[in-house]
Amino acid sequence: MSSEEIVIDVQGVSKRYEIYAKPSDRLKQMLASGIRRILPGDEVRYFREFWALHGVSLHVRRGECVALIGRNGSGKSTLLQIIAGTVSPTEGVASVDGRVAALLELGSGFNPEFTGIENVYLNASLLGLSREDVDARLDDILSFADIGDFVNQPVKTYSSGMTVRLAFAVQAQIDPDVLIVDEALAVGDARFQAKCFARLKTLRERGTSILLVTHSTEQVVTHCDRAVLIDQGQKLDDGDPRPVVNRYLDLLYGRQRITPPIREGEHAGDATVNDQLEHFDPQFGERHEPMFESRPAYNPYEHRWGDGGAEIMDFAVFAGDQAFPAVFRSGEELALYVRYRFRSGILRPILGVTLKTKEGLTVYGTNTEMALMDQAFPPGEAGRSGIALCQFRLKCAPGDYFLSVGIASRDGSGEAVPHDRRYDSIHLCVEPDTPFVGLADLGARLEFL
Ligand SMILES: Nc1ncnc2c1ncn2[C@@H]1O[C@H](COP(=O)(O)OP(=O)(O)OP(=O)(O)O)[C@@H](O)[C@H]1O
Repeated sequence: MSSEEIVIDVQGVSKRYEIYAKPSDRLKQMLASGIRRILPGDEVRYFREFWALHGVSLHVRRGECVALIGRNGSGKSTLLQIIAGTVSPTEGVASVDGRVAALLELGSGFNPEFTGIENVYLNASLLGLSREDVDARLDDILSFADIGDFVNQPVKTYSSGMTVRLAFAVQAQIDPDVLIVDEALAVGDARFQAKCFARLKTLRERGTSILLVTHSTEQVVTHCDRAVLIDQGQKLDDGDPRPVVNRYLDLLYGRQRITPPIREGEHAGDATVNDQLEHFDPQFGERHEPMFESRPAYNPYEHRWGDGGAEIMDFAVFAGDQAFPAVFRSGEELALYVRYRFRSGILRPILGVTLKTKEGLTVYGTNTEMALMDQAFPPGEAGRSGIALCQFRLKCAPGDYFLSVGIASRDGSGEAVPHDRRYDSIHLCVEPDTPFVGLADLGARLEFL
């Protein structure tokens, strides 16, 4: 078999569902269709059509790991089900070469009344394995699932995590030619996920092709050779994971990313801070209109408030000389430029920046009052504008983060007065560099003395 051999071949697949407003409409439709077969006449419809997929084509080669990504309801599961053969397409064809193992829904193929071990035999026989084959692999399957004595209990007593452990163990230990996983790994804990990805790597090395649905952009860039973006039932993109993930994030956060071309003769890291801005937008400091909302990485779901005494007008984020990179590498230096303007006189303005996880946990926050800045934030005069530059290393774990930026001051009693706070207004995606566990890279050094 050549490594270029196509094992999943999807050609022009569409799927139409019939949506009935009420159950009685389904019955009426059946009767009307029956009558029409005997007495041909005009077609009467008691349903509305919904096309979950429109003309999707996709190829997966032997040993490839491909991620299917897309927003909720975009058609990913429908496509996986068609490839796995559990749903038939309305139009087009999907063919798979070899033995297919699929983790489509929690405990698929499991009988809740049977014990874990009984289900292993049942599941494996559905996948074409003989009893002897299963006997030979049972220890590996049980040790991979690692759910102890629960294997002798009925599956209906399992937690969702235990069910997926056992289901994955069966599917992954039978050496399938094609393995299809629909978000199942999201249910397992982090250690189990890591074990699953290690197993997926071994399977790929042996030639198994993997098609994976996940909402984790880190899993896509870390483990997949390719990503396919599905939106509203259509294939929008197919290729190298990073740009496809970037396009997916654009869809999620509603903005197009623009990466300015690098000037000839320049290399990342050569640029001075002013070159960065000059390069990105020569008028960054001179514009009078707010540009914040038009920038890539802007999060339209930001939370903004303040009395309007100052305004945060614009921002730009850089890694080296790359503006608004699709993803930052963990540990990479980030430069954040913020253009602001005072609308009224503010004696001692305070500029603050906070980095939070997508769950809202603060990773780091500082402001011009807390930090010993090289330069003080000059007093705000009405009409004056300026640019602040904040640089720091993103020594945090892979994942999605949000930056908040704000300008405040203190009133006579020391209370903070927010002038313009833009919480969670900038979205950053961080991908792994040196592996570690946890939220922050503390840069441990390990020595043997
Ligand atoms: N049996 C069905 N009958 C009618 N509509 C369906 C059926 N199954 C799926 N759909 C619809 O088809 C669309 C695509 O669903 P699908 O489950 O494939 O999306 P998805 O990308 O996997 O979403 P998610 O990320 O939320 O799991 C959705 O709008 C869904 O409501």
